[in-house]
Amino acid sequence: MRRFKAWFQKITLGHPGHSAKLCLWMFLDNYVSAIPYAIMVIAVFLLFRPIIIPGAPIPTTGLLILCGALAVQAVIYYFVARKSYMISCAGFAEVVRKARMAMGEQLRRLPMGFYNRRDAGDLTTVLLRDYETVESNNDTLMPKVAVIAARMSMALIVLTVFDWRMTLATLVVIPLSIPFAVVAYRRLNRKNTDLLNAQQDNTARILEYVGGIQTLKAFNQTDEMYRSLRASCDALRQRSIAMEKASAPVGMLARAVLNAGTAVVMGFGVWLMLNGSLAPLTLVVFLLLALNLYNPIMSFMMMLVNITRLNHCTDRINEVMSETPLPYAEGAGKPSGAAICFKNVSFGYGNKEVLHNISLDIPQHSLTALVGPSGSGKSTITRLIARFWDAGSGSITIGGVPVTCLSPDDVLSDVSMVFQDVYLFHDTIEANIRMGREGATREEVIQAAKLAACHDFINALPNGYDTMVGEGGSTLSGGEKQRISIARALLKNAPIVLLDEATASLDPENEVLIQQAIDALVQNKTVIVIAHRLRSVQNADQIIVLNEGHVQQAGTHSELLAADGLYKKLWDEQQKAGSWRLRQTVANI
Ligand SMILES: Nc1ncnc2c1ncn2[C@@H]1O[C@H](COP(=O)(O)OP(=O)(O)OP(=O)(O)O)[C@@H](O)[C@H]1O
Repeated sequence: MRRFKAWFQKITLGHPGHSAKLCLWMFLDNYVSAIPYAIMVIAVFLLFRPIIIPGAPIPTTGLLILCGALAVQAVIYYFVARKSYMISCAGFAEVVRKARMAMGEQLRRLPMGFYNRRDAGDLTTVLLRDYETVESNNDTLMPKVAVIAARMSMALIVLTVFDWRMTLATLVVIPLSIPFAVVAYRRLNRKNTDLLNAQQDNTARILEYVGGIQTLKAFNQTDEMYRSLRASCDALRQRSIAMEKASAPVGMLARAVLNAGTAVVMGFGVWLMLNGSLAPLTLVVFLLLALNLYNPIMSFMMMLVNITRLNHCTDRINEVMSETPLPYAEGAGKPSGAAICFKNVSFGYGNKEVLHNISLDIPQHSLTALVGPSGSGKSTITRLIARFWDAGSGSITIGGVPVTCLSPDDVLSDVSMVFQDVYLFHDTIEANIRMGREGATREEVIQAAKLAACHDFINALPNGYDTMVGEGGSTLSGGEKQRISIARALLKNAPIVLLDEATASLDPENEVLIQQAIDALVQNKTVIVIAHRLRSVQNADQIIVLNEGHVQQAGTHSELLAADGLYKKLWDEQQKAGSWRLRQTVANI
């Protein structure tokens, strides 16, 4: 019973109340609605008695009582059916809506390591298909099970009233069919897992195909990608067929065993009748009603596939919900200021260590530039500051407090970020900028947009600040998106600013404007900027030069140039690249 309770709790996403109530009322509804059939059977029995037993009186009183029972049933049925209908209308949708929101919150709190393990197709499948399956099965499968239980128990009661020996004979085949049902269930479970995995892969391929269509077109690779999408669709079709094929024969055997029950009923009944201990009319009743007992069981067997699916989908949902967000030890107090300190920090994505024993001192209100070759660990350092990940060893403090003692939300409230890849949500421009600070007034949004040099291009759009941005910001240019993300950061006004390639996709004219906006953004802030163009960070308070996850050099621009190390090498290369000409490069190819 405890296991059933735990299972029920699981398949109802921790809200068993709604489904239990629905099942109970559906059970009552079907029970009450089946009463007229039972009354009819008894009435037929009473009416046939005088025909079969000559001289027996017509049971008028009994028939009148049955008429009264039918009238009472009609009244009760109205109230019960109304109530069960109301409950079924409420549906499981509200539970699923709340569960999806909880999943959204959980995904927001999970460390980025989780996203390294689970891809977008996988999570999309959880959010769409798995919740959808749970909702539809709680709305339809559960009530169906209740209906089956009601019909069976009603048939059992009526049959027992007529003859308990014949009832036992009717039931005898049910345990014989169970082993076949168990085998069918196991097979279904296996094949269903394969099918659901194929569906997940198919979703991932579709997302990949649609998301990468521009790149595919640019490289004329649509055929190649289409082939992988088609292979995934083919695999999905094969798994669907395999699932149907795997379970059907065993399920059919179980049904055949149940159908054989009518033969048992007939044989045993005839034997009792010949022995004179069973009235022919009772045998007729059993022959007519035995199938009413078997049909619900057969329907239940047909539902096994939905049960395995429900199980699988709730397991997948629970797997994500039971992932632990980054822990934090409370009680270390609030950061005093916005100085950042790394002490002997090492970190790896999975087993691959990419930062080795890093120590950094980033004073409050200073500008620190991270430079170094591609893959040297610049972005990783900013991700550790924002606590997207936790360091493997060593400590990182903000304002003297270890980040592991701050909740990820607290860390993020102190940090503004301008990413390399700006993501805008499918909402208005104003709402996208307001993401920097919920509750900011329109004037504040406009002020931030002006500082980030967005105001003019936003005003030129058909609906100004109310213009909808396509998903991912697809209707705006790279430079426009980047300026909007700077406006967001300006609005947030956090004491720490992380700039990652902030000016990478801007034309020279905009770069000047943006540089002014960034100057406004970083005033009195602790700023860490990743820049590939060393020219833009010449005036930084300190420049950290990273190489293969090590701090190779640190100092001001002039100190590093004088030191004649990696920084000087990078600087000289960039100076040379300044005189780079496209024509020259093309000629060299
Ligand atoms: N999510 C990730 N999972 C696994 N490895 C990663 C991940 N992100 C980065 N890496 C690896 O970590 C190393 C450092 O990457 P990082 O992005 O910090 O370098 P970077 O200096 O910012 O590079 P770039 O200048 O090209 O942006 C690289 O070897 C990279 O392949």
